[in-house]
Amino acid sequence: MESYRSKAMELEHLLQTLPTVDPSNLLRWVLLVGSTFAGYLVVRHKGLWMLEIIIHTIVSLLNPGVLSRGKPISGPQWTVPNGQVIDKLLNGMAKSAEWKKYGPVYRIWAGHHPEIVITTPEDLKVFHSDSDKHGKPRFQNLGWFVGQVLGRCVGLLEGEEWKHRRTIFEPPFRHAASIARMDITESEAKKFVLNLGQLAAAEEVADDIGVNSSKNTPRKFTLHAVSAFMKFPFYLTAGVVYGDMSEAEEVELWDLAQKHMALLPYFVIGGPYRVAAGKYVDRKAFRKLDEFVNGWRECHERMVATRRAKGIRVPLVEYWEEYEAGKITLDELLHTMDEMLMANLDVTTHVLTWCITLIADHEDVQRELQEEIAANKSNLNEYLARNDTHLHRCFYESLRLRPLAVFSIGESAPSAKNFHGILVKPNTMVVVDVLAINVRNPFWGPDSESFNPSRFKTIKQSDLRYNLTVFGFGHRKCLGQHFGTHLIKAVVAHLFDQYEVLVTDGRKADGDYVIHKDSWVPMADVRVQLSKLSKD
Ligand code: HEM
Repeated sequence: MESYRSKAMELEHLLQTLPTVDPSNLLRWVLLVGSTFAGYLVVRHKGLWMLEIIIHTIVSLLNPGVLSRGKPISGPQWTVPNGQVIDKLLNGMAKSAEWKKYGPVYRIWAGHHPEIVITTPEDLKVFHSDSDKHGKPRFQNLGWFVGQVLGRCVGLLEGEEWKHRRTIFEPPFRHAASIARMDITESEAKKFVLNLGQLAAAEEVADDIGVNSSKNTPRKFTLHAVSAFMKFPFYLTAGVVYGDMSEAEEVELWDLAQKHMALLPYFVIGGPYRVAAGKYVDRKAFRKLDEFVNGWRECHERMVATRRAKGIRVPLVEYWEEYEAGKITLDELLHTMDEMLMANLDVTTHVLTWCITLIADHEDVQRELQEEIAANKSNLNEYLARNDTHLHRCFYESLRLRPLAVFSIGESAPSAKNFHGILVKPNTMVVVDVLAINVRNPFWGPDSESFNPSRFKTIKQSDLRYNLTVFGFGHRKCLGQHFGTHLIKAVVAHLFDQYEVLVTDGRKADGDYVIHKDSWVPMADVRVQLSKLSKD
């Protein structure tokens, strides 16, 4: 692994850094070539850690991300293979705690790109004073491989292009559209929860201790939360854009989801995966990429054709017409579908399973929720749409404590930003430490780490603006926020209406939860026990 890592690093350095240097700047060239050669000699004789120091020095000289007339910035040293990308994306919780020693504003690296981390509501406000003009760095500073799958998705576009594409993709997810779909969302959630017993049977009902005499459904069973709840948000979201799907389409979509998951490691490793020429280094990985990209395109071509043949107009067909009319590109269409479904698969599973886990682990919260649901059974759709309920507060509290990304998706401002005296250069990527805002922030008081949904009862919405981040900031809010909220609350409501839920497995010695290993978001790797509530 070490030799692979250094190989990846060297390649990244040579292939990626060189072409971006301005050839007119002789000093930079001399520095780069000299340091690269010195790096080669040192790595042969002194090992990796010296090489990291050298790379750190080079990238800091090439682009420190801050202006020299402001205060100096600190931060972790550049590390092999890709700066802090792996730590930031896959180990965010631990790194957020570790890196706070660098102060309220610090710098990390994504390949050779500097990224500035801000941690306070004050700096968040400064950064978002011109959020309508913010840009998104190309491919989120992750490189070419990611770009082939998501590079042109609406979430990574900027300026007028972003505004235009957003108006095309947004209609089925607007608030009114999501409310209009509430009947479907609610009834599908109900059906899904009623089938959980069958799912458990398929997953080996290890501790089934009773059988419902009328339907032969286990009254008590355990489930692996991530595996059990993953498909529901996936297929429900797919239904919004594709309409009714055949069984074969569902199978194909799930198969593509597995292929997409297998690409994840290459999104973050860097090195050869940052450039198209990387295919000469790892042909197998690039073949996997081609297989997914082609499969994804063909699957959409087929779905459009079958719907058109039946005369069915679903959002996919409308998006396709925009593509045929030349208003969007095929990549923009397919990458945005990927963002909504594939990249989002882990996101919605994360949100749903944390909400269930945290409610299950707080008996009083669970009891209050069950009482509230029982009192609203006759007007469930209206109840799910409200945001002044205990259910909604549970949802928000779980998003507060367990954000899907500890370090937010980065943005850049067109002007220099002054964060605590540190002057960040225009167009430099800024990311927010979401845990610093949502949890460590003094705004949340001494019990900020506890799961206490009732805290939202007394907080004014306007006070949350820079003290809580759940669906993004400023102008770049989540496109699926209304629908996502409704679908999560619908499953949670039906689950706790039917079952007493208990977390039985997935805790570490320190009481915290085990985190799922195969995902790019920190999902709880827990098992939950569901015991049917007896209803008279
Ligand atoms: C309930 C769970 C969800 C949460 C917590 C969530 C959260 C987020 C966050 C934090 C962002 C980043 C905003 C930024 O750029 O700063 C985002 C963007 C986005 N989300 Fe979601 N999301 C959820 C569900 C969904 C669903 C169900 C969809 C399906 C349509 C979706 C589609 C998108 C898209 C397309 C973007 C990019 C928006 C843009 O930049 O215009 N999300 N989401």
